[in-house]
Amino acid sequence: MKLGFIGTGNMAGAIMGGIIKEGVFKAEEMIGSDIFAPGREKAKADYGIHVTADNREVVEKSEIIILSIKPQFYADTIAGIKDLVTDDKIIITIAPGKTLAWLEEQFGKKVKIIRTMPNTPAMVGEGMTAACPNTYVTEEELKYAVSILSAFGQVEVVSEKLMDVVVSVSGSAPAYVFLFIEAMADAAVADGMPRPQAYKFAAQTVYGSAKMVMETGKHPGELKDMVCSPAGTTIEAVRVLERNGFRSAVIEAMKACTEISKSL
Ligand SMILES: NC(=O)C1=CN([C@@H]2O[C@H](COP(=O)(O)OP(=O)(O)OC[C@H]3O[C@@H](n4cnc5c(N)ncnc54)[C@H](O)[C@@H]3O)[C@@H](O)[C@H]2O)C=CC1
Ligand SMILES: O=C(O)[C@@H]1CCC=N1
Repeated sequence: MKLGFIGTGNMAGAIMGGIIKEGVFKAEEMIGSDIFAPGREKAKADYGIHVTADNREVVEKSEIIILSIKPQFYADTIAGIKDLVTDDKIIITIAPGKTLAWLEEQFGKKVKIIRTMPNTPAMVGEGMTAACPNTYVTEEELKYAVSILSAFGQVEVVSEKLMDVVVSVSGSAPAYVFLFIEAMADAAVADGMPRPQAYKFAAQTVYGSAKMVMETGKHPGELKDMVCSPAGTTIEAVRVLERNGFRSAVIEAMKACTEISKSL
């Protein structure tokens, strides 16, 4: 197997979906284990990968193993597989807060580890992933891993000290964007638009605005100013958002997110 997953929940599913959609690996080249039978059966039904209840089987059979379980289960799970992790395998972690130093200590031997933080837009090939290798990973191996991660979105290799910030600015961030889209749609519904149409208008607007930031290279403030006609509708909306502490709410929420990541 090329790729193994320990834990076949939401994030693993998003990665499997992106990898299959982009044709990086075939479903037959992937295997996943999950202690929860309906969880692994869902992965099999949705993506057609091999599944097992045995984490050790995944490690034995895979070149690269993604630890896609909650951070709280990392220590016990690593203890249960570490004797099978030989130095030709690469471990990819996706848990917030679990540092390379901590991970190396859990394995207690020379193991190639790439600490990453992906996000669920991976499912549609638009993920944002940060990656940070330990010293045992060669340049070539990092390139290979990045090429796999790139299949489902953008990847940046970052210094480990930025990994907690990455959690708040991309790992967890789809949740706040979805809240924003939902709130925009609720307002449109309140003003008479049918709900499915409201989601389309709100989501396409967020998508298009993000694309403008990415493609024009202009400062977001300048792009905002381009929408605000003098004495117009938009500046009124901006005034009310600012009065309600919109920016501050986002900043405070993200700082809280970063702190939790550090504490894990
Ligand atoms: N959901 C997201 O948007 C993102 C999640 N992550 C990280 O991905 C990891 C997984 O998160 P989710 O997919 O959201 O959680 P999840 O709860 O959807 O999936 C975790 C899966 O692991 C299984 N599991 C638990 N203990 C196990 C064990 N000992 N052996 C095998 N399987 C076991 C569970 O049954 C479950 O299916 C976490 O570390 C999370 O922080 C990272 C970035 C984004
Ligand atoms: O909520 C969480 O803890 C995970 C990490 C990033 C996104 N979801």
